[in-house]
Amino acid sequence: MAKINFGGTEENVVTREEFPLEKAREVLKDEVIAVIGYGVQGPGQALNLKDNGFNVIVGQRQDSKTWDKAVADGWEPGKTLFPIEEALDKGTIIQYLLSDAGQISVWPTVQKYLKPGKALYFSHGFGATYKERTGIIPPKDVDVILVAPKGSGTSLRRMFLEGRGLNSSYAIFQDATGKAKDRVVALGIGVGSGYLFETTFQREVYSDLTGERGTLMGAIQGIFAAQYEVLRKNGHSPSEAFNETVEELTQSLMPLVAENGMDWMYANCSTTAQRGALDWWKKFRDATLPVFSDLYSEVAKGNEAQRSIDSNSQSDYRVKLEAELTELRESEMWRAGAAVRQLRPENDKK
Ligand SMILES: NC(=O)C1=CN([C@@H]2O[C@H](COP(=O)(O)OP(=O)(O)OC[C@H]3O[C@@H](n4cnc5c(N)ncnc54)[C@H](O)[C@@H]3O)[C@@H](O)[C@H]2O)C=CC1
Ligand SMILES: CC(=O)[C@](C)(O)C(=O)O
Ligand SMILES: [Mg+2]
Ligand SMILES: [Mg+2]
Repeated sequence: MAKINFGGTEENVVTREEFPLEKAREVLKDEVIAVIGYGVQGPGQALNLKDNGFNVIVGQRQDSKTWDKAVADGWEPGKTLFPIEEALDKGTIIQYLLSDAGQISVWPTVQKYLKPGKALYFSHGFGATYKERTGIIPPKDVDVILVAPKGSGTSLRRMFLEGRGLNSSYAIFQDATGKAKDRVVALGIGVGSGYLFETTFQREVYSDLTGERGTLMGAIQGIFAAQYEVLRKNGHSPSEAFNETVEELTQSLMPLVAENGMDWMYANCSTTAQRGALDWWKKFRDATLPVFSDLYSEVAKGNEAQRSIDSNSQSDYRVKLEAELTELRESEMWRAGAAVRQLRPENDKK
């Protein structure tokens, strides 16, 4: 464990330096890691583990598009790719990476294969935290652990291939074998994390649901839509409104924030921009703070979890989600965005 000072608060974290890949391989050398589900996190984690030299198999519904995707990614039916029940049987570590709603419906099957000493691994605190709503109550004699990569499985894989790492949180819900800590940290390193920070299942799910509904996905789209609308209402062209709302942010300014922080991005803009940004950011904070407080409380009460269970458990949830995504894609702002992306010089020939 390394003690790192994060803005004045010391936290224990695990880095790849103190827990190198060789140590992770040693810890997990006798384990069969069964990755159940091959949606977004499944491929990222399974492929990274495989490339890092772990013994990993994939469990996925047969006759599904994602089974075909797993085959295309190099998983071999009968050798490293199995129907879900077979993989559950073979695995000593069950990485439960079905969608959170899918985890509820397949849970009775999973339970049958949780023999004493196995480990049940999640990438979200959802199922175990909201157990009254999900029915996911693991038996006492298995380890229950979590590694939650803080980003899309697509990024987890891409960053791994670039020699980078996506940070993850880790948590232990239940240590039945005395090996839970070593197992979870080794898996966190194995899936290609940057550094690992400690959390609990409940803190992971509360912060994650807040983040994705908030600044990461929900709030960002809301702020984009509001500014775009004001610019358009005042006679600005779609090209101008999109560039001034989204393109400049993703292409120019956020990479500067990522590299060296907000003040540095500000310092690389005009003094005119800096004056205005320093004056206006607090107004935006004050305007949105009540919304964020409401959001956190809805998450903590379990209402957000229930809403997602109810909608994502319906048999036609994919069709309905796709219809809502299409509406977003076909809004003027994002159609303008498609045209702008096409005009990026690097996309010239595509
Ligand atoms: N998408 C992401 O990048 C992230 C996901 N997570 C967590 O990781 C876990 C997996 O999430 P995703 O990869 O997004 O899942 P997903 O929505 O892509 O679904 C994964 C797989 O579940 C299967 N599935 C769904 N319902 C099923 C059912 N009833 N029976 C059998 N198979 C079923 C699908 O065929 C798919 O292959 C979740 O707990 C999620 O919260 C955590 C961090 C980021
Ligand atoms: C990518 C991620 O970590 C999210 C947004 O929390 C999720 O996909 O659930
Ligand atoms: Mg997340
Ligand atoms: Mg999430």
